[in-house]
Amino acid sequence: MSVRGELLQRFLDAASGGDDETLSLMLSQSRELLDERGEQGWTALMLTARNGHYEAARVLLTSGCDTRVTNRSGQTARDVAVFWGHTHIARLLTGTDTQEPDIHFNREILDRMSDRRSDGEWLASRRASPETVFLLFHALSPLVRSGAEREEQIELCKLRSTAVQELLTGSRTLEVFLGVEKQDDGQPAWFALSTEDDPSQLLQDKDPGSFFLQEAMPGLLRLSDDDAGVVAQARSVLAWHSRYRFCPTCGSDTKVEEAGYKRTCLRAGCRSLQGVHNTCYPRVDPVVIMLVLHPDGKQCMLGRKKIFPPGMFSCLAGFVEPGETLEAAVRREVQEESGVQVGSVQYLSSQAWPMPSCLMIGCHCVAVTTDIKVDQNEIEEARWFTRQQVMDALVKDKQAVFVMPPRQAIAHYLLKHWIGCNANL
Ligand SMILES: NC(=O)C1=CN([C@@H]2O[C@H](COP(=O)(O)OP(=O)(O)OC[C@H]3O[C@@H](n4cnc5c(N)ncnc54)[C@H](OP(=O)(O)O)[C@@H]3O)[C@@H](O)[C@H]2O)C=CC1
Ligand SMILES: [Mg+2]
Ligand SMILES: [Mg+2]
Ligand SMILES: [Mg+2]
Ligand SMILES: [Zn+2]
Repeated sequence: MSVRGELLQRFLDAASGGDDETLSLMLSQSRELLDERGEQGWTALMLTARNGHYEAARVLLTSGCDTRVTNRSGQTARDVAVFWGHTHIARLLTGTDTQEPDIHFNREILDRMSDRRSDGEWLASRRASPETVFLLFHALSPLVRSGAEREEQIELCKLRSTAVQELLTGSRTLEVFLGVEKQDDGQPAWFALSTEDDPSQLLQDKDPGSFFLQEAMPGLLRLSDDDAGVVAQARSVLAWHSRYRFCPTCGSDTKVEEAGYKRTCLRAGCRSLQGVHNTCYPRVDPVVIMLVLHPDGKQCMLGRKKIFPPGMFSCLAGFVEPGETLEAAVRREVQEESGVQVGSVQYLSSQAWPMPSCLMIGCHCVAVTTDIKVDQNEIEEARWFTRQQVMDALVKDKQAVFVMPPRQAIAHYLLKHWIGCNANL
């Protein structure tokens, strides 16, 4: 085999084996390998699609390979992926697989392992393990300390079982099993403990530098993305417990089950014990949040609430009402808050928002009317802004006419997505 032939074979073998590092390295030296066919008429992309190597397929795609090339049977790489059942690669190759944005509160470092929630023996062994992490909450505030890396950052205090012994056995503590670490081979388990005891006493014992975070907003925005993801889960579940102590159907006492994921009514015969009983499980409130685009495509509408920091404008948002689709909720909330009529609605991405337990459903939508008449109860002011004005606000230019919502809010992402900016600003 010629040197060139050997090189191509190595490249195709790397694709077959999903060796994305070798692919990148070889492409940096000989880019022409990208769309070359081997003896069987297959390109590297087809081989990654055949064997289900997602990352390797991404490397080839981002290097600019041609997805239209066909093999001798007339199949594209996408056809190969569909045939072998690798639908995630087929989606990637159709271009519909946009990466989910890494928005604050969304990162999941834990595998929730819901199948273990009713396994008492397993939970007891995790509780006793010296590797296990316990997060402490009081009145829905996590125990934190100042961040090691940056001054404005705070981090969760990750306590060990020895530090929380009395709390674990105390009757005034509520425990929620959060999951096990995905990244660690030992897979340490994490629990959230909510205590009603006076925190001042507790703090002295546990960690002298620690404190319970005072305000959820903007306090929780100062957590790292890893910590914020865990808090989104823990705080939402604890908030549900704090509001649903009694059975919502009959008012009787309830008992906590499934490691903090269920409250069951203690009154025999209660309706909540039969059929679909969604009063027993933690609640999530869907909220639509939308960037309203002007019919000319060159402007977007943003509004400001009185409570916003000076100069800040953000996307309109509102709770989804019962019996309503997301699209209808977007149209209704925009109409209520700004008087503008909306046509098409496109879902983009979502964000967990644990104040107390919202799911922000982020959309872009297109207005069919442009006159603004704000609902003064909700919104102080709403205006159309040009792309350039959004860009200026994003880079905090001194000409900026408004202040962007913070990086941690999905509103920020919806704006960035509109101006086609992917940089981490
Ligand atoms: N992550 C992000 O980027 C953003 C997040 N948000 C979050 O989205 C949530 C909703 O946005 P918002 O504009 O306030 O919503 P709405 O526009 O629906 O207005 C909320 C008001 O409507 C009433 N209301 C109606 N239905 C409900 C319900 N199911 N639950 C609670 N209140 C209801 C309440 O009035 P009353 O108080 O008189 O009872 C409340 O003050 C907020 O909690 C906010 O924190 C908002 C914007 C940006
Ligand atoms: Mg509203
Ligand atoms: Mg609103
Ligand atoms: Mg509303
Ligand atoms: Zn009941």
